[in-house]
Amino acid sequence: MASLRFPFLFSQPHKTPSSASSDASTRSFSTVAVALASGGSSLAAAGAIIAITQSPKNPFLENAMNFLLSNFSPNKNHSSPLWGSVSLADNSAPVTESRTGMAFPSILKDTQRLLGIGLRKKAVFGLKNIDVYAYGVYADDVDVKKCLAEKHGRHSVSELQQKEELRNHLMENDIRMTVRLQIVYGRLSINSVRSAFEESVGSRLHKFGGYDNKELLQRFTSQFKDEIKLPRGSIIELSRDHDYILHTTIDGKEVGSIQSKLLCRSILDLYIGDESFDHKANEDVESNLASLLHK
Ligand SMILES: CCCCCCCCCCCC(=O)O
Repeated sequence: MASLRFPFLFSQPHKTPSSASSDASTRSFSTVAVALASGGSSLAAAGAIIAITQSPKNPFLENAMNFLLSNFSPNKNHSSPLWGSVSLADNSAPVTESRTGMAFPSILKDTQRLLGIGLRKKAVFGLKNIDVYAYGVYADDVDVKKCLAEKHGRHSVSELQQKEELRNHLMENDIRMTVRLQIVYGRLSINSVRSAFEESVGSRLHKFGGYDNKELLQRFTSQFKDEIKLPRGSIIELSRDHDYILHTTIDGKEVGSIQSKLLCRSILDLYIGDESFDHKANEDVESNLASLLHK
């Protein structure tokens, strides 16, 4: 059963809520508590839904909703949060990307911890924005502490949470990391993946390398061979190992590895750089890194 102690937080608001909104959430939560006390679990869940709809960004209510759904729903085997962007329930419960329903393990490769989740959207023919994939950003606990604690460890958690510098150091240093892409769009062709990477990684190679990196880009994109199929739910992992080796894995099978600090930096920039695909992932990573450094 999911615990209510949350060591990691996802997308908590930076500002302290005003007293008016705190009052509103206290009132809303009482609705849930009363319903629960009267023994009606579906009534409680309904109350929580109404309360959250009225204060959709309130993390307290989100946690309450997840608690109710995981403890009082007919299927008590839910292991992941079901509502909104919430914190990790404990060190092993998966975390769900709320807009797509994609669940991410909270630990990868035994030592890499989930720090943030984002969503990659893309406009098709300049019109409709489609959800292409959800992504999770992971970093190795020990490497993070070793590389970042000396410089940032003396700052308090609240000071650190404002620091985008922390995120930049994560990308720059020799810290093992993984970006896990979980495909949402069911009609993705490998051609479109190759050309999207050409465009997005190409622009970052240019930004950080400042010279023509066609050969490096070609080595990376050629890993995505024509015969690869990517139905909804497929998983692409881009993992930076020590000495800046980038391993690319599709559905658990390694399709190539390339040693390049520039390539690793460029890939990470897509997901947690200043102009990342989803700024929510940046915020998650900043606040969870800050907590990790103070554990
Ligand atoms: C019709 C949808 C086309 C979208 C293709 C994106 C495929 C994934 C590419 C990964 C790199 C990126 O997100 O830029």
